[in-house]
Amino acid sequence: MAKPISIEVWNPSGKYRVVSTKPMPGTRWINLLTAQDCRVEICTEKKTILSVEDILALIGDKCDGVIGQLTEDWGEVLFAALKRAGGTAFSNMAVGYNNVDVSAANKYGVAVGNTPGVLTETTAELAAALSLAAARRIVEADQFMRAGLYDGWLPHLFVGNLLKGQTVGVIGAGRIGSAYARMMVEGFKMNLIYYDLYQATRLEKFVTAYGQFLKANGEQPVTWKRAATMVDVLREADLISLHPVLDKTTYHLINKDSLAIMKKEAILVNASRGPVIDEAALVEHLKANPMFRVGLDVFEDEPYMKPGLAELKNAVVVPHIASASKWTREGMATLAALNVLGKIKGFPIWSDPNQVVVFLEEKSAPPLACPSIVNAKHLGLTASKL
Ligand SMILES: NC(=O)C1=CN([C@@H]2O[C@H](COP(=O)(O)OP(=O)(O)OC[C@H]3O[C@@H](n4cnc5c(N)ncnc54)[C@H](O)[C@@H]3O)[C@@H](O)[C@H]2O)C=CC1
Ligand SMILES: O=C(O)C(=O)CO
Repeated sequence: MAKPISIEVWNPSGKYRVVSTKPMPGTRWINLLTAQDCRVEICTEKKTILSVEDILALIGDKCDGVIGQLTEDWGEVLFAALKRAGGTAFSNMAVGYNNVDVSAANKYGVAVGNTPGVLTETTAELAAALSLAAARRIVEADQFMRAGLYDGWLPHLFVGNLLKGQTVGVIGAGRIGSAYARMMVEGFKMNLIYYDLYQATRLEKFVTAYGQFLKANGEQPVTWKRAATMVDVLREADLISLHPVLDKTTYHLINKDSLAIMKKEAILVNASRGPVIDEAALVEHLKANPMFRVGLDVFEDEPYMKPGLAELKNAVVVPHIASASKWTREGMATLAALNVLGKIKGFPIWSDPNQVVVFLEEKSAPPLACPSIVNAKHLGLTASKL
């Protein structure tokens, strides 16, 4: 039996019991739930990652829906417990849901929500920040200054890579990958090569139009290429950023062999999921190739780093903060709450999970719909006509 867990309760007399496994930013998500007759229970336990046992204790005997986090293991045990407690709804407060066993949720008839769109630009901006930090050795130079080592300008001091005119490679050109590509092409006039299972038509049109604009203004036009294989991206790009989903096709996509194909002075950025890179192989590659640099937001065994990574000057590392802007985190909380609320109330599923901004307008009531349910089709949930 798990020990009692500390919780904060809102609207104790609410008819529907909704549990959030973590306090989430903002209060709009709480207000939206309590206004629709929900009793909201927020776990305030001082423990970063809740175990399955902790969450079982939170679900208890009666629970209509749960808002959970990407650090939690949502599988057979939890979905069975949620179903026993009368629950029909779960939402990750994240767009990625590789921590969720969707087949188990299907088996117990539980809807699985995620939070697309609201974090696209914020995450792409962090990938851009890591790209620049790695290219221009910002962290190394900052540490050098703070250590009092700067004793005057020198021609060789912290020389890095110029991005302009070089090639940016994007692996996984979905929402975030495409937003990142646009930032690097438009902001730094980089040429684009991308690899995805699907064609990124809008991205291609954007780069074509921007290239024409540059040409019309007497500047070197930017170009794009959709690579037939990931190997083409690895071979040609000077800077590569990873933005695919994590599944069995992308697990260790970057490994010893793929690293060996990349340019010796390339930059690799990962703000997708840690296991997309074989991190032990990356550490060896960074040691052997001091001019190869990485910017990492995610790690294979979070919260840990593989031995040796922390000591390497050619790695910039940050703790999974790519979606951490105030607007985005509050919006993620709102979308997750509305996914759970919508399923409890029997609302339809929003017609386009890429267009969710309408749910985030502070001044107006959100549509009566679930913003994004990944197993809606499987559960036979109806789509909104709104
Ligand atoms: N570091 C962080 O804080 C954040 C990380 N993420 C991660 O980023 C991922 C992508 O998010 P979105 O762009 O919103 O999703 P998305 O679904 O729009 O894009 C993912 C893209 O990956 C592509 N893809 C799938 N398998 C592939 C493969 N084998 N090779 C190449 N491409 C492949 C898909 O076709 C799709 O275009 C999320 O699943 C999540 O894991 C998302 C937000 C924040
Ligand atoms: O949304 C996600 O998938 C994250 O990793 C956190 O924003």
